[in-house]
Amino acid sequence: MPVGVKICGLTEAEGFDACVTHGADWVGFVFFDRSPRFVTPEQAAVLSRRTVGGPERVGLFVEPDDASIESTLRHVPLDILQIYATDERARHIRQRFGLPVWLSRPVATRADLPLSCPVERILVEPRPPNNATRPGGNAQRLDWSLLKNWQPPFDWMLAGGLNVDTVADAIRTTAAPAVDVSSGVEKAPGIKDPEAIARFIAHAHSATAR
Ligand SMILES: O=C(O)c1ccccc1N[C@@H]1O[C@H](COP(=O)(O)O)[C@@H](O)[C@H]1O
Repeated sequence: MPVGVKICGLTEAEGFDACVTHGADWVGFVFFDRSPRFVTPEQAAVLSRRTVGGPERVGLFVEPDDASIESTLRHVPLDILQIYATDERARHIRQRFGLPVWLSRPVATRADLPLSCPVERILVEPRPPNNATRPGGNAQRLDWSLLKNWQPPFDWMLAGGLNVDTVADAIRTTAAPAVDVSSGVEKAPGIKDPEAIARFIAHAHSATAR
């Protein structure tokens, strides 16, 4: 089965269309206003309507309250909610909105690797730097060797500092079933590079996990 690919932080039509054309499995909209990739629900809806079907739409929320998710969903239909929150909040959100939830887990040491998944999928990401203004999307790479021989009995995805040149190696080293990228396929903060999106997806699909 080919590795799943999520392109996160779409803000404009060219990037969104490249994800559709080149077969991304998921596109992410960042509803966190301290990100250079922030979009309003209305902007996400306009992008999403550029195609029927295509990649599943993932909404990214950082410690959201129920009201903000609810008002976002009124504007843009989302297939998946990607959440930065506690396990308890993630379970609640899944129950409350009836959508699959992906939960971010910051990892700095092997002891940080989760043993179980309270929702549909865990996103394994590097722990953000102390001075970071956001919990992800920092182009910061995880030490992939921490994930060697880690074979969790739940769905997961590798994120953090991936790019066209590193994604195949990352998949071979970690056996990640899916990968997520934002900064690594941008030509400027918040603006995607369609050519990099095409190459990232091709390189991910060509990689054979260990
Ligand atoms: O992309 C953002 O700006 C962002 C903001 C807040 C939380 C998470 C964010 N991005 C997520 O982090 C991964 C990795 O990003 P990168 O490739 O290292 O830039 C990204 O795919 C998003 O899921």
